Parts: sequence; C-alpha cells; structure tokens
Amino acid sequence: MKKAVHFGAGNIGRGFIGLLLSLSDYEVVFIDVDDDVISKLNQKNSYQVLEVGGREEKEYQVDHVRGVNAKEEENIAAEIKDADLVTAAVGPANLEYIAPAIAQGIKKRFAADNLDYLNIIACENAVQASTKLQEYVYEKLDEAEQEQANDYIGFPDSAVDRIVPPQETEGLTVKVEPFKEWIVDETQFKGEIPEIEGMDLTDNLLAFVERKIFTLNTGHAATAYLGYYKGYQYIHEAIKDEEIYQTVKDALLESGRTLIKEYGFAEKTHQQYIDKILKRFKNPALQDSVSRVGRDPIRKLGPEDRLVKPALRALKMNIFPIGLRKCIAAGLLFAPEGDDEAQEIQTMIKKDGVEKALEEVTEIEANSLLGKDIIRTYNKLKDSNSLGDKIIS
Ligand SMILES: NC(=O)c1ccc[n+]([C@@H]2O[C@H](COP(=O)([O-])OP(=O)(O)OC[C@H]3O[C@@H](n4cnc5c(N)ncnc54)[C@H](O)[C@@H]3O)[C@@H](O)[C@H]2O)c1
Ligand SMILES: O=P(O)(O)OC[C@@H](O)[C@@H](O)[C@H](O)[C@H](O)CO
Repeated sequence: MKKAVHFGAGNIGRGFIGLLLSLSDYEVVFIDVDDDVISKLNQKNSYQVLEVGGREEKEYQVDHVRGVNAKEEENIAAEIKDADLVTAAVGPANLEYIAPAIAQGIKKRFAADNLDYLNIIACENAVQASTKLQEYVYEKLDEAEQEQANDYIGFPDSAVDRIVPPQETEGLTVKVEPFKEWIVDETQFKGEIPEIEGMDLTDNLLAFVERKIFTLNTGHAATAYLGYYKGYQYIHEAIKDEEIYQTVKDALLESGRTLIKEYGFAEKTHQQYIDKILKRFKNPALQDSVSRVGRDPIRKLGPEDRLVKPALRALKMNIFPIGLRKCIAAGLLFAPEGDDEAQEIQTMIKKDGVEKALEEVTEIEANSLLGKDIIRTYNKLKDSNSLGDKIIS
C-alpha cells in the first residue's frame, strides 16, 4: 500500500482528497491542528463519506487512515521521509504554517538518500497554491537542498471542486455533494504521475482553475453576501430568492464574458457550466451556510480574488460590472459573529469610513467610477432591507 500525507483533515481533506486517495489504495496520514479530529482518526482508523442530494444517497467507507498533530513536526517529517505523495487542504492562509514540516521531511529524505520522486499538491481555492507552498518550503531549504528539490520534488498546481458544507455531526462522517472535480497540472509533476481515481490531468490548468474560481466561487460568494444581507441562513434558500438569483446570474455572465475572452471557452458551453453550478447551489440536502461560503471576506474581496478580479477585468473590456459591483457592496455589509475578517471590515468602516475600507480591502480607488458606484450601492443597501429595483438598475 502506498502512503499519502495529507495536511488538513477538514471538509475537503476528509470529504474529497482523503476519499480519492483511499479509493486509490493509499494509506492516508492526516495532519491537523485539531486534537479532537486527530484522536478520533487514531481511535477509529476509518470514517464515512455520504454523498447527498443526488438521485440516491451513496455511502463510502474510508479505511487505512490515521492522524498526526500538526505540532509534532519531527513525526510529520518522519512520515514524509518515506511518503509517496503529499497533499494539503488547509486554506490558502495556512500554507506558510505547514511549510516547515514539509521542508523537514524533504531534508530527511535527502539525508537518507531517498531519491524517489515526491509530488506535493495543494488543493485550495487559489490560483497556483502549490507554487506558493513551494516558495514557503524553499525558504526553509539551503541552496544545495533547493537544487536537489528542483530535480526530485514536484509542486503541481491544481483546481479542486466539490461543495462540502459544515458538518452537523460530532464524528468524522462527512456529508458532500455528488459532483467532484480535481484537475492537476500534468506538466509540473516530477517522475511518474500517480494514478488516483478521480484526479484528472491537464496541460492548461490556468484556464480550468480560473474558470472554477471565477464562476463557482464568484457565484457562491455573491449568493452568500446577498443572502446574508436578506437574512437567509442557507445557500439553497438564498439562491431560490428571485432577486438574488438574477443578481448572481448577472455577476456570473459578467465574469463569464471575461473568461470567454481570456481563454476562448465556447459561449454555449460556458452558459451550461454556469447553469449547472447554479443548480448545485440549490441542493437542499447540503444545508450549506452563508456564513461558511462567505467566510474570510478580506480574502474574498481581495484584488486577485473571486469578485474584484472579474469586475476589474470586465471594466477593461468596457463592460460595467453591474452585478459584480452589487455583490462587492453586499460583501462590505457581511458581518456574521465569529468571522474575524468580517468583523475587521466592520471596524474599519466604523473607524475610517467605507471609502477607506473599500480601498484597503479591494484596492479599488474610492474615487474611481467603479469605487463610487460600489459606495453608492453600499449606502443604498445599508439604508433599505431589500436589493430593490432601484439598486438593481
Ligand atoms: N469545503 C469546500 O466546499 C471546498 C471545496 C473546494 C476547495 N476548498 C478549499 O479547501 C481548503 C480547505 O477548506 P475546508 O472547507 O476543507 O476547510 P476546513 O476548515 O473544513 O478544513 C481545513 C482544515 O485544516 C486544518 N488546519 C488549519 N491550519 C492547519 C495547519 N497549520 N496544519 C494542519 N492543519 C491545519 C483545520 O484544522 C481544518 O481541519 C480551502 O482552501 C478551501 O477553499 C473547500
Ligand atoms: O473555501 P472558500 O472559503 O474559498 O470558499 C467557500 C466556498 O465557495 C467553497 O468552499 C466551495 O464550496 C468550493 O470551492 C466548491 O468547490
């Protein structure tokens, strides 16, 4: 049996990547900062994945799993020393914290003359997350180790798509949607490409990753921010609201026009891709919350992320992003308790005004045409309790 070390035993870790690895005959060693999940993995050495909302509910048994606490750097390095694959799904902001243990593992492999190729794949909602992880890992290697790593350690970037909502049960069981897509850049592997059920390959990853993030995640964040604004708890409820559906669809068509121009997707195929995604949002069995989907709005409203980047691209194509600007404005009103980034935005707005907060978070100038329009929309939203016709125009 081969061995994979996977960082992040959360929703995507257990509900998607861990499942695929197990189906492909890997033992999976999960690394996590959460003591509780690690001790449960070590007590049971197995868990279940439930696919819900399709024609029939499907259950998968995931065996041969165990856990190591992320604090135990030496033990993690020892696992990586003879691992066949390393994967991660910890959130883009946490990649820098897993890099030291990965670097230690690489050092141990080289010190033991283990020159088997190793590939390390970050499965995050970010463009070039594995490349970013490589930068963090290389900061911990000396020049000779970096040269050796250039020959033996690959960091293939990937795009990962499966909606895994917050879990309601205490145990390890993970509820997931039936849809799944994991696409990895075949040009960045070192050595033989591992055969993993459900892992697809491409030599054109940027097109796929941008299509995914600037469609699914754009629409998801838009639904979450507009849904929160209108008082919905769940994504499937929010997307059923006609006003929200129309605004999200407008935003996706704007983003879609930029993707079609950038990557040459066929218009009809892209339209079908959008429709399929909107249908996935409607899955009531997921009970996916607007607070999870909108989480970390400083990241999500950032200049390179799912709402602002397509809006700026649209502007460059002389399309005024009427739908996207409304979603950005609603994002500035997103304030669920317990979301530190959402609270930070609210504090910025209270302290220095929405103009300053907009500039700080999105890097859009408050005095630009788009900036002024976002602020006008924000103020209108704040003073009413519906998206309203006057807001939609
Ligand atoms: N849930 C989804 O629908 C989904 C789908 C596609 C991609 N993603 C992406 O996958 C990544 C993980 O998302 P998620 O929904 O699984 O989140 P999650 O919070 O359920 O899981 C993340 C896990 O990483 C762990 N973690 C955090 N810091 C760590 C560290 N330093 N070392 C080890 N473990 C650490 C957390 O304790 C948690 O268990 C994100 O980048 C997300 O964008 C999520
Ligand atoms: O994980 P985030 O915080 O980047 O985004 C929240 C959701 O949009 C995301 O997790 C989706 O469910 C996922 O990307 C579906 O593939």
